[in-house]
Amino acid sequence: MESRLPKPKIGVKKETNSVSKIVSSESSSSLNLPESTNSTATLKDYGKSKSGINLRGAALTKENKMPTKSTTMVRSKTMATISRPNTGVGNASKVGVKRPGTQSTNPIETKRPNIRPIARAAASNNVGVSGKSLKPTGKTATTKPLPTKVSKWDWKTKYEILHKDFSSLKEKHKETSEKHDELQIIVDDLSHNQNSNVNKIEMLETKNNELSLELKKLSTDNKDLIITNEKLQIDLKHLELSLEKTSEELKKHEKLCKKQEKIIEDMTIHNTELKINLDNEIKIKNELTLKVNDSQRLLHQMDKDRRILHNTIQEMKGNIRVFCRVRPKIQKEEDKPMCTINYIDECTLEIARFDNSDSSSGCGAKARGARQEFSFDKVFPPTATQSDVFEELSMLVQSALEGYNVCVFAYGQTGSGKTYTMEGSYEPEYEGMIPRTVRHIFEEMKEFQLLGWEYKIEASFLEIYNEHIVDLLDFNQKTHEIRMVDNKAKDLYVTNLFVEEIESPEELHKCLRIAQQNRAVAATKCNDRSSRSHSVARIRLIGTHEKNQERSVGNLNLVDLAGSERLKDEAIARQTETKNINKSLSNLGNVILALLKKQDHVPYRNSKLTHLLMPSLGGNSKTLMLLNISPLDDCFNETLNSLRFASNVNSCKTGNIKRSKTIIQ
Ligand SMILES: Nc1ncnc2c1ncn2[C@@H]1O[C@H](COP(=O)(O)OP(=O)(O)OP(=O)(O)O)[C@@H](O)[C@H]1O
Repeated sequence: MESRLPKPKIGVKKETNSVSKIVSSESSSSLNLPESTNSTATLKDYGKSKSGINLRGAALTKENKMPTKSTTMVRSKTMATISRPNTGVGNASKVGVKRPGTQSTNPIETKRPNIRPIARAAASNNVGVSGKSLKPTGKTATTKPLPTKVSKWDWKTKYEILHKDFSSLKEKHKETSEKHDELQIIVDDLSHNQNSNVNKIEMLETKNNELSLELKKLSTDNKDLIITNEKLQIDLKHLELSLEKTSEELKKHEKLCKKQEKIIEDMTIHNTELKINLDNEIKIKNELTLKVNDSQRLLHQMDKDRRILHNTIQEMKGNIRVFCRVRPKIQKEEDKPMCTINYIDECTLEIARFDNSDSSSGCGAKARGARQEFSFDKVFPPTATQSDVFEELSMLVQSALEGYNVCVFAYGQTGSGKTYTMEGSYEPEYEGMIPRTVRHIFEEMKEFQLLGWEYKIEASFLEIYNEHIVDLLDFNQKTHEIRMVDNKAKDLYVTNLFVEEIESPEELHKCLRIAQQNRAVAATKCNDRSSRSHSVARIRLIGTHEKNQERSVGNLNLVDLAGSERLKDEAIARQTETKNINKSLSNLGNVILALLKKQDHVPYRNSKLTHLLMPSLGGNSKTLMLLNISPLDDCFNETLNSLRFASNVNSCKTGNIKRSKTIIQ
């Protein structure tokens, strides 16, 4: 049967060096302490053991403390009464605990505690704490046995018994003290060992913790390394694949390289041959360069000669030249009679009025009155095309590129074909002199570039309307005056005029179209869209020859004069306009007459037109007058006037003209 008493615990207080007491007899018997306590494992085993010493933070509790006197408890054989020792030392009186269902028959037994002498109990145990057998006390053996029954009044026997008990207890106490001392020594040793072990344990625990942390870290590192390793494995696979590919490509490239090496070898051989050829060609080139230089010198000389010849021819032809162009009948004039014009040769025409008097007799039309003959530098019949006219004019454009001043003006009665000749229409076939001149300039420039000339082109467009200069490229109204470039030069310029720098024929055509749109036009009796102003297209050609350090400036004036008109034919609203037009045209006639008569004073400044054309008419300019005449019989008188006027101009000779050429400083 298991004891219902609480199981004893043995503990060692960590703080105190002295272990108080060892309590249980059971435990004392099993207190088989090891000789050495250095091993942690051994200590742990002790901690685990029920009957062992709890070394970790152990402390002997109060109930576990060994009593200072003998506290051995002995169970009654009868199990009827449990006797417990009283806390008092040497107190023999014991308190009986009655168990239900048990009754004592002996009155003495009820008074006497059922306690066996401790000496006997101790002797029966007879085992020390250290496992050594305890020596039996000799006194107990020699003592005379006491009577078991004592009468009430036998105080002496009672005393002897008590004395004996006391002596026994005393002896027991002494033994116990000895045991206690022995145990104390062992406990001290244990305590000492425990402290050192505790320190070691702490150290080991710290180290263990550190190692655990390190282990954790290492395990984390290990995981990372595993992941990295996996990635590296994947990368390795990729790299292996790419290595395979690269190896394949390398093989291909190696093959290619071999091929190319062969090609290079061939090419090196070819190169050597080429070098030899090149050397030969360099020699030839040098020889050719020398020849080219000679040729260029010759060409330059020839160019000079050509210019001189060209100029001589121009001079021989006259610096004021006149072309006469007879326009064809247009659709709306089909029913109208025409003058009789005979083209005697390419420079002469004969004109007479149309005589219709005998037509009824069936003899056909014939010239009425005297036939008049006029000779010019060139006569263009109605069949002549724009291209035919420009062919004759193109030489003058070349002169402008060479640095001469050139003036081309279309003169004639209103509706005679001046604007058609100068501007024409947009179709290339019907393009007039101005657009053709522009194209020709750019074509000629290329030729001149081969000779080393570079050109800058400036263009301005103006009209003289009612004796006022109007800028056809600028919408802002400004005052424009005609001024001399300087006292020496006979060239003129117009103030506040918008000058456009031209880079291509398209740009020049664009300017021309703007000017055409801005020009003052009105319907006259002879023309639905009559130009009521004198329009002037001024193109300035500035050429530079770097090598020869030469610079040339040529001015090209392309003038479309307003048509002369009889005042009586005009509407009143247009009379001032017509007066101004006629005035300026008659002034033009006066200037030409003065030049013919070689008068000292030439009235250039009487009108804006003659003032502006002054350098072209009497100065340093090659002038071409394009006389336009209408074939209509109605216009006969005006045509005759124009022919006479043009004829006068044709006989007008200006002095030797000079090319504007300067040496660049
Ligand atoms: N050579 C030609 N071939 C065909 N048609 C022509 C020719 N010359 C002129 N014409 C036509 O005659 C008409 C009048 O010509 P244009 O307007 O050029 O005369 P103009 O002298 O400029 O007149 P204005 O002085 O009044 O301006 C136009 O319809 C034009 O197309």
